[in-house]
Amino acid sequence: QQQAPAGPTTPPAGPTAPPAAGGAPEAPPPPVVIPDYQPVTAEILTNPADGDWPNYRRTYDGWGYSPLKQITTENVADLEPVWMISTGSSDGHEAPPMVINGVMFVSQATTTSNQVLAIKADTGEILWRYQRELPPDMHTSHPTNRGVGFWDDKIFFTSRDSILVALDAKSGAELWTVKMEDYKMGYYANLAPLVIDGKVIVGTSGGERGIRGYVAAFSAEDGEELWRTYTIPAPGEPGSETWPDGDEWKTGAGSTWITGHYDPENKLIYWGVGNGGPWMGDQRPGDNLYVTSVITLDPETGEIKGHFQYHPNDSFDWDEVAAPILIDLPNKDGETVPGLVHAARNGVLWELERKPDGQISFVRGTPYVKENWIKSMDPETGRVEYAEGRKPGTGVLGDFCPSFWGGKDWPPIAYSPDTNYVYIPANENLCTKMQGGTVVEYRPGASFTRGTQGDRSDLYLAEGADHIGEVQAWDVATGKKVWTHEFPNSANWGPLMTTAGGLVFGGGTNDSMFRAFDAKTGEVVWEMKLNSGVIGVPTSFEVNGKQYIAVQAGWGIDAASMQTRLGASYPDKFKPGTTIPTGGVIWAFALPDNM
Ligand SMILES: O=C(O)c1cc(C(=O)O)c2c(n1)C(=O)C(=O)c1cc(C(=O)O)[nH]c1-2
Ligand SMILES: [Ca+2]
Repeated sequence: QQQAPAGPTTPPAGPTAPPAAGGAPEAPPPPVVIPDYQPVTAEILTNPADGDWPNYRRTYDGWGYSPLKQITTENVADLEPVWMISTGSSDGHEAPPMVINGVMFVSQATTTSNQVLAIKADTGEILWRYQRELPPDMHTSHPTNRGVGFWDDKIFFTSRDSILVALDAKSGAELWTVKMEDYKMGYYANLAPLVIDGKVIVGTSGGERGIRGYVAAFSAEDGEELWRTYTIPAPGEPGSETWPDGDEWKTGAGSTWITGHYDPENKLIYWGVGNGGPWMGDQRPGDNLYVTSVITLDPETGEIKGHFQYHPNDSFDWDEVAAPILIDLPNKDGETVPGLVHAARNGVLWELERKPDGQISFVRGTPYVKENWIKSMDPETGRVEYAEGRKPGTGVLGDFCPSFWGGKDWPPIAYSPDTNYVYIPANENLCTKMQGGTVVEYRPGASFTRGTQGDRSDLYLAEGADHIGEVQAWDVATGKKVWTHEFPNSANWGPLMTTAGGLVFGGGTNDSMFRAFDAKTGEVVWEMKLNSGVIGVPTSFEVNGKQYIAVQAGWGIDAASMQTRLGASYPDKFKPGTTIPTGGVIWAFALPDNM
């Protein structure tokens, strides 16, 4: 029923007001400014055009790979900015600039609001801006947004107050909203939805607030809830035997705050699950499925078809929310099989085999950063036994590496089919001394982590360490690391992207640099200092035959917290957190026209 006006090119003045409540006259709908928007189909999401970026990692398999190759190792030195837009937000910018048919959609959040921008991807002209205020009593944990999802002529994003929002792609008009969960109970949301065949599939944050994690699917059409699968089984459900005590499962956490990946051939979703709640594992005996696991889900029903737990009875805040990427890899006998690869927060690079029925089996686990917590790993099952003195507990000190922020936190790894390498943004040499305080009492919506009095969580550098941040490349054929680029004075919180031009792009360091690496050798072949540290997911797209690289710069969230702690503890090596500029800018780069 939307009518395309005669072709307005200017955005509506000011932010779009949410629909008026309480009998006030309704604001007129925003004008259609993208009349020729290309509706997004299952085909587009499954086999995106080379120049589009319609899923969180571009393709369902999670590779973060662009097949564009105008920008190469040979010419990338000439890469230059073509446009920049200030987002108006000063919190962490983590979302990929996603592109459909020449239009970019990119999201941000602050402690008080969220927004989505539609932008003409080649010029940087803002076509529409949607803003949604948050309730004033909303807590401020992790104020970020990680991107949008697409279906037909709609855009979907998760508002931090646990509301799923559908927008008209052509105008930014709000079409429907649905309450995913109650933010007052500690649930919040910031992930990009996974869209499969008209279903908008989301997860939740809240692992530090005593939630019970879930993955849920809503109809793209009207927001109707189609299924909801909890990551913590209720008594009697499969896996409930790993929660032998009373009511602990009700507040066991297992959040799901990063978008899952999808195998369209076997119709199976792979979703990562976060830490246990409260943090100290001895307050919830048992392995605690499906905390710190990957689960396989049926997109039709949400049924759990398989799982692999990376470490039992988590006691480290090692969310394993990053979904494993789907690639072929050699099994134990050297035969090539469909696999899953996950660079875990627990410091292990996991290689798993995925079966057509959803079952997941262990192939191998190789530490990719210094670790001291593994006493043994079962060669058949991959089950890990904890080394003495490493696992923290209630009144029990655990001294462990990698740190509670992990060998890698949420920033996604990337894969290039051209090199057959997996690229990891790693934090080497960091460790934690952690002790739980008193038993934590559950209060709805409140922090539910270590307890107070006698609790402790120190971040420290391993003895003899000369750096933290790294970009690593691992050869899938051999299971060996082939190159490492080290950052002597910074951690690395930079999501990675690979391209067919033989490049790996990423930022993540405290010097606000955005870099391109030679995918084969690890040599830095281009770098540029942006306005702020880059923790955004980079993307690449094409308009009128020209390849662009895009990324949001905007330092914040846990990258900033880690930097602040390192700067305070090691002032000779790491600068004070306050010296790193903040404020969000979307950047687009391309080669000069005369190239
Ligand atoms: O357990 C959770 O629900 C949860 C949520 C989030 C989040 O929503 O961003 C983070 C974490 N945990 C977390 O442990 C963590 O280290 C972290 C880092 C970041 C970030 O955006 O930099 N978010 C989160
Ligand atoms: Ca967590």
